[in-house]
Amino acid sequence: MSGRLIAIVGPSGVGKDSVMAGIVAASPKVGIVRRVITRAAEAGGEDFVAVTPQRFERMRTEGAFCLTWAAHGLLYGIPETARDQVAEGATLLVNLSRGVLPAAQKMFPGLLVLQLTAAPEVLARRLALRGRENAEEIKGRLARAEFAMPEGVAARRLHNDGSLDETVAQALTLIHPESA
Ligand SMILES: Nc1ncnc2c1ncn2[C@@H]1O[C@H](COP(=O)(O)OP(=O)(O)O)[C@@H](O)[C@H]1O
Ligand SMILES: O=P(O)(O)OC[C@H]1O[C@H](OP(=O)(O)OP(=O)(O)O)[C@H](O)[C@@H]1O
Repeated sequence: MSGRLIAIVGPSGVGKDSVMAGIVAASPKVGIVRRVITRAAEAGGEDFVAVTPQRFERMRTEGAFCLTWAAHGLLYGIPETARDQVAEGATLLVNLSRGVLPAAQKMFPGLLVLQLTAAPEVLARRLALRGRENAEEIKGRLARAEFAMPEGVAARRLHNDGSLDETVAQALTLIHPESA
């Protein structure tokens, strides 16, 4: 039985990692794809595999990734094993760049895209509170917030300006329509 990949997308600080954690807390059978990132291991936040740019390129050459992209001065890779897990029936959440959605749609038939949105001032406040990036990095992330969704991607929009619990509840309804 084939499973499903659920992509969570949206600007930095909108709440992607928080919403994914909320979904998994309510639906323990749903997993989260652990991304490979050229970010310092001690950066905190999401659970990810920290690699050097050299290691990343070697992994890419060896075919370790099914999707890769560059953003915020970092390289990101989705392990090829995610494809195997979905093919074997797993339901997985993944934090993706909006830019790779067309490729992801081709690679993962039945991909569900949840697009989180929030007002710019809310993003700025949350990034400052999160404290993972410095002021310069936050400026760069906010400048990328309006990145357009690629043509031909059908996404379900969820506003995460209000309570996180409310957004997670809406996401669960979209993921499990039968239990709504
Ligand atoms: N609905 C919400 N209300 C208040 N704070 C939130 C909400 N959603 C997320 N946050 C907070 O905003 C910050 C950014 O959230 P995060 O999940 O890291 O976003 P992203 O992964 O999209 O960058 C975190 O400190 C998180 O706790
Ligand atoms: O192409 P975009 O849709 O603008 O996305 C660019 C990158 O921004 C996010 O990064 P990351 O999760 O590292 O940062 P965040 O937690 O601050 O969103 C997202 O996961 C992508 O990797």
